[in-house]
Amino acid sequence: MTARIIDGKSYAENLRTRIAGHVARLKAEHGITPGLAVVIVGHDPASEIYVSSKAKQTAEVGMVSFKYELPEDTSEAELLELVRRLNNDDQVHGILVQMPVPKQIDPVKVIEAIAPSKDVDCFTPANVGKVQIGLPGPVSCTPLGCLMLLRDQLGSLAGLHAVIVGRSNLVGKPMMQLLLRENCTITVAHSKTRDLADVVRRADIVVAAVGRPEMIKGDWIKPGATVLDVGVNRIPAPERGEGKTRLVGDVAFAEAKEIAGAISPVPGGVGPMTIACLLANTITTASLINGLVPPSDLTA
Ligand SMILES: NC(=O)C1=CN([C@@H]2O[C@H](COP(=O)(O)OP(=O)(O)OC[C@H]3O[C@@H](n4cnc5c(N)ncnc54)[C@H](OP(=O)(O)O)[C@@H]3O)[C@@H](O)[C@H]2O)C=CC1
Ligand SMILES: Nc1nc(=O)c2c([nH]1)NC[C@@H]1CN(c3ccc(C(=O)N[C@@H](CCC(=O)O)C(=O)O)cc3)C=[N+]21
Repeated sequence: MTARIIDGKSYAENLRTRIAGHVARLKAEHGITPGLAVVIVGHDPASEIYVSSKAKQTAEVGMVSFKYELPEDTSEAELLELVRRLNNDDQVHGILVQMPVPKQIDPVKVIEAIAPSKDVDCFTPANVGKVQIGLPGPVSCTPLGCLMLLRDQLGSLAGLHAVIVGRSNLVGKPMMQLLLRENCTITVAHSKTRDLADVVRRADIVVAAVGRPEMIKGDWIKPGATVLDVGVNRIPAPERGEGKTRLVGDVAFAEAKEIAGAISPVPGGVGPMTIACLLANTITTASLINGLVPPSDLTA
């Protein structure tokens, strides 16, 4: 039997409708218009697509979008100065600095400069700590989106064995925290993991966040497992014409969908959820900055 396809694109559309409702309420009842500032340094073409769809979706839900495109040779001091200005701007409730930044800039300094109250990526130590002990605040966007999709597919996750492949601060580690909170049993695999195929075969839930095209094969998947593919890899697609490319995930989708119970595609799976969760986090920070309780349907 072939797997159910997890339609992150339509789940994200639905989530944005709910977000628009919360924006309207914040405006009408409290006079607050949530504002999101996105900063991109340099000209990574993939990041540029991602940044413009964020700006468009931010406006569509009724929030204000501030976009800063800085040249590739921007100094660390200039970027830190912009972040400080955004920290002090009352119209801005969320700040996202697109990673990676060019090599003359230390990403740790950038993260440390962002006011935790406006840290919609959940990169700062204060917010990472809050997630760990279950306090309200922004939650890493991609793991939050994955959690929403998993709850929608499976209901309770209690007792399920989740294997997370990848241990980045952006995806793998916060995913581990959220799934632990859901009472999953967790295995986190990485580049030093031995017998990765056998580890993945034990998973009721697989979250693939590696960045290697179609590395996770169909026969690594336990029959009926739920598979979330976070990887976004651009590979050559000569069948589409010379110089053309296409996007694939970290999971060999065609094989895995014959074995999994449910699987998210790339594109149209986890990616759209990441952007919707960024907007959800902006509602959360705008609420907390103004002393309001954030909506419970937008967080972990
Ligand atoms: N859809 C979305 O919304 C998003 C997609 N992404 C995509 O997800 C992917 C992962 O992103 P990110 O977490 O930032 O990536 P990183 O490069 O920061 O981390 C990759 C992780 O994969 C592990 N890894 C690398 N090679 C192997 C291997 N052969 N076997 C097992 N583990 C391995 C690394 O292990 P080690 O720690 O040992 O080096 C590391 O922990 C990328 O394709 C990225 O583009 C990222 C964010 C959002
Ligand atoms: N500070 C910071 N925060 C991030 O969250 C962050 C970042 N930097 N740097 C880069 C990664 C990557 N990332 C993606 C988000 C959405 C899609 C997405 O929407 N993808 C579409 C396809 C888009 C396309 O066609 O190119 C999809 O999967 O359907 C992809 C990748 C967020 N990241």
